[in-house]
Amino acid sequence: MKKDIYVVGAIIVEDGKVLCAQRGPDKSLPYKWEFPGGKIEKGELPEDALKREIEEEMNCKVLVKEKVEHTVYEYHFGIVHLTTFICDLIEGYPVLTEHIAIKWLRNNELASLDWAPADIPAIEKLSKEYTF
Ligand SMILES: Nc1nc2c([nH]c(=O)n2[C@H]2C[C@H](O)[C@@H](COP(=O)(O)OP(=O)(O)OP(=O)(O)O)O2)c(=O)[nH]1
Repeated sequence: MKKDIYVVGAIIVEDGKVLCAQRGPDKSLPYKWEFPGGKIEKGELPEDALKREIEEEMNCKVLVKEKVEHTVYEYHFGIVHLTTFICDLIEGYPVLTEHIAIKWLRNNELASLDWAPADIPAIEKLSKEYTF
């Protein structure tokens, strides 16, 4: 049985652009693009996990707003249950710590990156249904 991994991702929108982050070479899914975030801890609400992860990883604070997409994707290392939320920056500005690159893209540019497979449904939804 593969392990279930519950993950939250932040779609941080600022000035009509979305923050995209690139995973490093030594991680699972090397060099793939993702939304900053991480694993939900036991007993934690998804929104609280997301605020915590963004503070740890990007050194800034976000307001978690509406849910965009929930995807279940089976990787070789486990089954990722990814939930993404629109977020506003409320304190500080995202900085590179764990990722090797970040980009701010308009939603019609998002599909140009090589995203982690679990993120594709969210990317499609953002491109089709959202205007920032
Ligand atoms: N943070 C984040 N993780 C994602 C996204 N899409 C996606 O498939 N994932 C996967 C990558 C990881 O396997 C898992 C998130 O765990 P994590 O953020 O703690 O990743 P990590 O590399 O530090 O952990 P690990 O896999 O090395 O144990 O979910 C996404 O958009 N954001």
